[in-house]
Amino acid sequence: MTEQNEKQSLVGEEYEVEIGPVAHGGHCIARTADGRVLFVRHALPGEKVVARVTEGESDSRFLRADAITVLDASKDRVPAPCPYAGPGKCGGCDWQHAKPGAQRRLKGEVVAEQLKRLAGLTPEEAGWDGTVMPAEGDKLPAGQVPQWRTRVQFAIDEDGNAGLRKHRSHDIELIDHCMIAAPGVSELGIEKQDWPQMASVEAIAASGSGDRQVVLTPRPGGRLPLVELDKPVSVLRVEEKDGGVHRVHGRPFVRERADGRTYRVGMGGFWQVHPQAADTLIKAVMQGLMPRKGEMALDLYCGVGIFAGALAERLGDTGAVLGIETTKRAVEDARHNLADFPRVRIEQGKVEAVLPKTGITECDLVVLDPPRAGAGKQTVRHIAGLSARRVAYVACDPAALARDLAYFADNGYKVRTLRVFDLFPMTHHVECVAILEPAEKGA
Ligand SMILES: C[S@@+](CC[C@H](N)C(=O)[O-])C[C@H]1O[C@@H](n2cnc3c(N)ncnc32)[C@H](O)[C@@H]1O
Repeated sequence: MTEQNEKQSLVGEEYEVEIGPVAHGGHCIARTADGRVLFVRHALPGEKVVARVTEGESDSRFLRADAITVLDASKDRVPAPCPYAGPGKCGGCDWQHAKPGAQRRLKGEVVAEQLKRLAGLTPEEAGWDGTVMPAEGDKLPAGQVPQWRTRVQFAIDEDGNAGLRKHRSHDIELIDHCMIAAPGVSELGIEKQDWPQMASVEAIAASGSGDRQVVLTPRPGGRLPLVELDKPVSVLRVEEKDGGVHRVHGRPFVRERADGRTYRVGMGGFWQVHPQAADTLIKAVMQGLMPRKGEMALDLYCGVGIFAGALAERLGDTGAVLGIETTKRAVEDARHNLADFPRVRIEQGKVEAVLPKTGITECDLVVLDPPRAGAGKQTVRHIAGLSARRVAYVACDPAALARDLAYFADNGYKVRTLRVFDLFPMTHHVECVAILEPAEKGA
């Protein structure tokens, strides 16, 4: 018998287990009687469930599983309001089965665990009271599902039907409505139409302006459909060869609002998905940095320029802001959006390559808002070398944040405050804003 034959798939095996703590990624940890670790979705800490294996082999110490039967339910459990949520169904929402308060508590536990394990920090040491706050002004009557997704990427099956991807799968859960989609997205009715020859259709409903956009990605060789939408909507197409985005009709951008300004976001550029996210984060960053007139600031990974704009507003005519962003289109948008600030400059390129070449050796304030991977050791070292009096780190991945906070500590910066926001209700995702300052003030 070959080694390969000895290894068997455990998919479909069932284990009765007690559910332990929540882990980074939205699943909970459980242990089987034979000493394996299960990462269980659709469960809550303290429950007893039957978990069915979804990934893993006979020689794996770690297996993925779904709770298919709840034997002893947590008091935090509710029936999932969405008919497409549950084992083997849509992969979009992890925690439809948890009360909103419990979702935030679980997110807080994950942040606390990552801080401890990767940065050696307790919540007190990070200046965090342990709470996870909803987005600014996000007040919902109990029992209602928040309709927060202003951008939804629908996957299209071979027959042209729209749905959402299943968890860790290319398979599609066909849907006729996404409960967490913003009203402007639902109004486009993407799920109700046929999309022959398309691979995916993204629907965007800008929250500040009412602009609507549909981004079509055809299958290889697929022709564009006639888009029949009874709303004024711009349509973009993603090029098969190079992933470039082209205008089909309407404006090649949507207009968003943040901190009282209008921002143009073109051709698939980054914008926070929750309608209150940009304002929530700007407020937390500005409260943490307390910019003063005449200061010099950096906005790293600046996208279309929201923090650069908010800083420029507060630093006045004698202040200056340098933004760095890798995506050419976002750089064009940032330059357009901030054209009324003569002392704002936006450089195009990767932060790790551009920042060392700027010749900047000192600045007063830094905002960094990197993608999920975080900034990394070299970039953190470079930022710490600029002797900023405060640094604001905006993070969508608490593990990457904690790793980078440890690098900041190695380079003489300590966390002064941490705030944690639930900008992605019903999912395990969470957003953090850490404010750092030199460990020895004046050093
Ligand atoms: C989380 S978004 C933040 C954008 C902006 N701060 C906002 O909130 O709208 C991260 C941005 O970093 C850009 N990016 C990713 N890797 C980068 C890198 N190595 N250097 C510079 N920008 C990068 C992405 O294109 C994206 O616009």
